Amino acid sequence: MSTAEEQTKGNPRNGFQRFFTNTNFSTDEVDSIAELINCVSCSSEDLSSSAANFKPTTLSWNNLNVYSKGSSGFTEYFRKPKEPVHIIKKVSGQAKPGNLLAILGASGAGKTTLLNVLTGQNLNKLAIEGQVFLNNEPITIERLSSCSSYVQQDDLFFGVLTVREHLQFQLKLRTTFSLNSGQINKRIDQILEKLGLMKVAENRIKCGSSGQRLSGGELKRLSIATEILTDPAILFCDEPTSGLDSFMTQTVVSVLKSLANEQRTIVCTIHQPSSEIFKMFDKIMLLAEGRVAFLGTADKALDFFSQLGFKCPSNYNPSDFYVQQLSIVPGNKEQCLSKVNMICNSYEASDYHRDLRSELKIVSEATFGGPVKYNQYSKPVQIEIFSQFNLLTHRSALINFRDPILTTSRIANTLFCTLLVALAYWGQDYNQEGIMNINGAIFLSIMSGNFSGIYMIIGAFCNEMPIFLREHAAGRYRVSIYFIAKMASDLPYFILLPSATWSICYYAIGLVNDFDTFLIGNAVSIILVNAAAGFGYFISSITTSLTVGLEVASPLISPLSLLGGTFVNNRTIPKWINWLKYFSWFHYSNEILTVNQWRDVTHIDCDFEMPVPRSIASDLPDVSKGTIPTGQGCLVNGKQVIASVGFKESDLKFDYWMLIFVIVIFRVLAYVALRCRVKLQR
Ligand SMILES: Nc1ncnc2c1ncn2[C@@H]1O[C@H](COP(=O)(O)OP(=O)(O)OP(=O)(O)O)[C@@H](O)[C@H]1O
Repeated sequence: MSTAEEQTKGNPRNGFQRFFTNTNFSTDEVDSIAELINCVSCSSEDLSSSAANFKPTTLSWNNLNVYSKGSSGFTEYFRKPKEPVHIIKKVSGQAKPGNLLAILGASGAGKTTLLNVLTGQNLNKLAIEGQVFLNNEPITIERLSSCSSYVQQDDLFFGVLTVREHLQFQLKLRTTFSLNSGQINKRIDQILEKLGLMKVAENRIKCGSSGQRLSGGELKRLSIATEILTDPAILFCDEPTSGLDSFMTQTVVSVLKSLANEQRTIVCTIHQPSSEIFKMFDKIMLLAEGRVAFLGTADKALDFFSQLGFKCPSNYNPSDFYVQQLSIVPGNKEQCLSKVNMICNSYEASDYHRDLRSELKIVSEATFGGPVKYNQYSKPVQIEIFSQFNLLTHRSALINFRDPILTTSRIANTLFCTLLVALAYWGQDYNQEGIMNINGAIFLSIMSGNFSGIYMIIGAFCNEMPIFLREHAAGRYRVSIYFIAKMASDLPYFILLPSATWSICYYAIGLVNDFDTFLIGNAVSIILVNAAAGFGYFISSITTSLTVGLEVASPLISPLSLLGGTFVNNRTIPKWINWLKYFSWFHYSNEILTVNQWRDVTHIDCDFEMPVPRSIASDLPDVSKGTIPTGQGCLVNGKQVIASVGFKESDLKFDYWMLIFVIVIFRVLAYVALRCRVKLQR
């Protein structure tokens, strides 16, 4: 009986196996079913009990070859075709339950690429050959995600959540059965206790305003806590100690070691571990130029290198020694490459490799084998979509509410702009000066609503994009549900804020005193800000960072606002740019609000002499001494005002439809862009 089988014997999951072996299922099918239901269907009692509830799992990989894909498709017409790079070369290995396996090597040796292949992440630019097995079963994304978790290098969190809230969200998102709050908190307490995070459980992860935040080591332990919430049998960690001091590094590796001692399989890549840390690894895998230079225990590595004539001095850090031996030193490339090849060839001819190959042979002969197939399998098991929606909306709403940039500044910005408009245009009279002022006030309120809508979305959405991409890559939820939840949690702001703005401005400026006019203006303000928000979603979805988002948005908004009907009179827009106004939601909302304001105004005072430019004065019959006399040449009713700015009442229906269209189209485009992004990243 293999070690893994022995360890499995005492495991509660064996109940499933006994059940299935009493039916007509084959042993392999039973194993595979047990694996699939490994963490997905373990009962709520299992998960909240302190005992580990996973089936110990051996991860094996055989003859892996990984190539970068050469340039293809559209780009190849413009660029010189790139030759595929052979990144990982015939790499085989095994990680067993109870072992902490560290993958070491110089920069560029292929550590991250190997980890990506084993975790099924970021594979879109790679072509993979070879086999990967989980307990003698060829790997699939479903099987892998049901029994493993991946602690990535960057610790990405929503800083305004507390440690407990973050873990509660992640646990609910990852368990398909329902847990009551007592069970959730019990499970979280166990994990916090295990990782020494109990004292920061109620702290916010990072709170900008108070300066409170978790330390680097606590953040890394929180990342590990997040990934072991559902008791995975395999834990992958990419550079778990990068950026940490030696004490923090020791703490984090001790945590990994204790997880391995619970019969988990731990695989990590690591840079320059100290001698103390190095001793904690059960096995090391040395990579050089995409090949395996050694796989086995640290003691055996010393023997192996000594036999080749590379003896590690006793006062030397062994990991530094190996990395040095396997590095390609600039200026001495040929010699270093031949040394690396000699070491890798010697390893391939050694008993260490022969033993590994015979174990892998048993694995591959026991199964139907085949190349690594990540993409053709369905997605990992997820919780049902309504629960996804509830959780994501709740988290987003909490973040919106707590984040001072999202709430305080949203409200303060809106209030400031509103007060500015209200005070600057206070109590307008219906005379010739008032026409210009009222039209200006309407357009200014449109502009401020737009900018706050667009920049608030870009600011928030771009910042949370990396978290979304990571959570989606791990198969936690659907893009559509995430996006709908995001919009739903933003919606209250995009109803209340424009509504408040319009109400204040309406009464302060003294717009037409009619309830219908007020309501229509209010509705249009809300629609307008939502159209602008749609544009913000779209820009955030196509750009890679907040800075790029802001850089892209500004030049696109300028021409659209220019054609809104206030900066350039609608009747005098040059033909070559006139078509652009059909994309301008500024134009549609300005036309509706202007018509809404003026159409029922029957009298506008005209009590001054209107100056006329000298160039046209001689052509006008009523001009005397350069002016049109009082009461003539004025706009005397609302319909004339509407006509003077080039708007038409008959266009209103079209304007409403176009505003709705803008709201929908930018959201659809944003959704498509998000889907493309997650596809590209896969
Ligand atoms: N998609 C790709 N296309 C071309 N070359 C690639 C691609 N991905 C990785 N490489 C190359 O493969 C080699 C291994 O990269 P990898 O990131 O796996 O190394 P690493 O050992 O993790 O390095 P580091 O420790 O510096 O992170 C590098 O030379 C890298 O430039």
